[in-house]
Amino acid sequence: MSLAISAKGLTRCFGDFIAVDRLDLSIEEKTIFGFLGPNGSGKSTTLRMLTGLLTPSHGDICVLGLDIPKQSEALRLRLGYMTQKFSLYDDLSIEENLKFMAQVFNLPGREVNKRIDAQLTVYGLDQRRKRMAGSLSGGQRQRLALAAATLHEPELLLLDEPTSAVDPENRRDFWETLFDLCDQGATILVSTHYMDEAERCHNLAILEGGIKQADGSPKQLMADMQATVLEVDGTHLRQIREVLTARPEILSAAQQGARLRVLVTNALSNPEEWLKSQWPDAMKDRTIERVRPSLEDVFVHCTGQRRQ
Ligand SMILES: Nc1ncnc2c1ncn2[C@@H]1O[C@H](COP(=O)(O)OP(=O)(O)OP(=O)(O)O)[C@@H](O)[C@H]1O
Repeated sequence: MSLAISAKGLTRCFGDFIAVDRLDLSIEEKTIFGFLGPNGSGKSTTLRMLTGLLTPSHGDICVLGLDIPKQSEALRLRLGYMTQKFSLYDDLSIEENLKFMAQVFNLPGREVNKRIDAQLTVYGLDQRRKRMAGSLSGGQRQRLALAAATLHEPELLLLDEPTSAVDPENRRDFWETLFDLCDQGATILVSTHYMDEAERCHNLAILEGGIKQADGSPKQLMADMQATVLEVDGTHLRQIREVLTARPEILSAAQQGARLRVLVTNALSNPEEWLKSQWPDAMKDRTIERVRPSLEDVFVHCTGQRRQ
């Protein structure tokens, strides 16, 4: 196993506030690794430290064999970075934006047009090459941003919540492109707060309050969850939820259509019977079924969020 990124004890403080707290990371090359976490959990701050743009308060970072931030200049041309904000020029056309990026990445003159044409085709922008970037839809802007970030064929792509402004169809297409890039040999690190996106990653880390709460493959995280998931059917589920969540043994309860999804601590050996014995009237005539955990259950469990 070769690592594209490894970090040890990575920490970043802003004054007294610890935005990222002693984070260890091992990211295998040619895989898609996800950072899953709520707003403010430290995802962007971590990505910025890995690019070398932000200096850590403590810790060691090695990216593509380089010591970061010391060797960030050598990393710059091997890295593609897409930030949350659209970082291209609204008053330049699609083609002009890519030409500008070609200069930033020092692409040799004879290759520039060929490379831009190839990107315009891959990202479905060739018919619109003269359009101003400022007039593009959310999906088109995002495709242009990815075309720009990959123009120089980087070995590593860091994507900070790249799909927050696009519709589900464009998100799906975007992920297909990420898998193509990964198949071609790129390592991709992507931050998201969408569960379905996190589930597509080979491995992921769940962050909250700047601390890594868990990491592993989605499958492994679901298998390792230290809680049982039950589904309870019937009526008046909102009232039942209120009663259940008052007890510490119930980690969370969330209504999903005609069912209540309940996370119960693993400390109980027979949680179905326990529910029936604690609330004999409320549980009468209801089906209580044990189901497989989802990544959302893992997330709720790890981050201690009581989802409603
Ligand atoms: N330059 C800064 N000065 C002070 N605090 C900062 C700075 N940058 C980030 N923070 C704080 O650090 C915490 C983590 O922010 P960060 O942007 O890394 O989170 P995030 O997980 O990427 O969230 P989001 O999805 O909202 O971008 C937040 O509380 C944020 O306010």
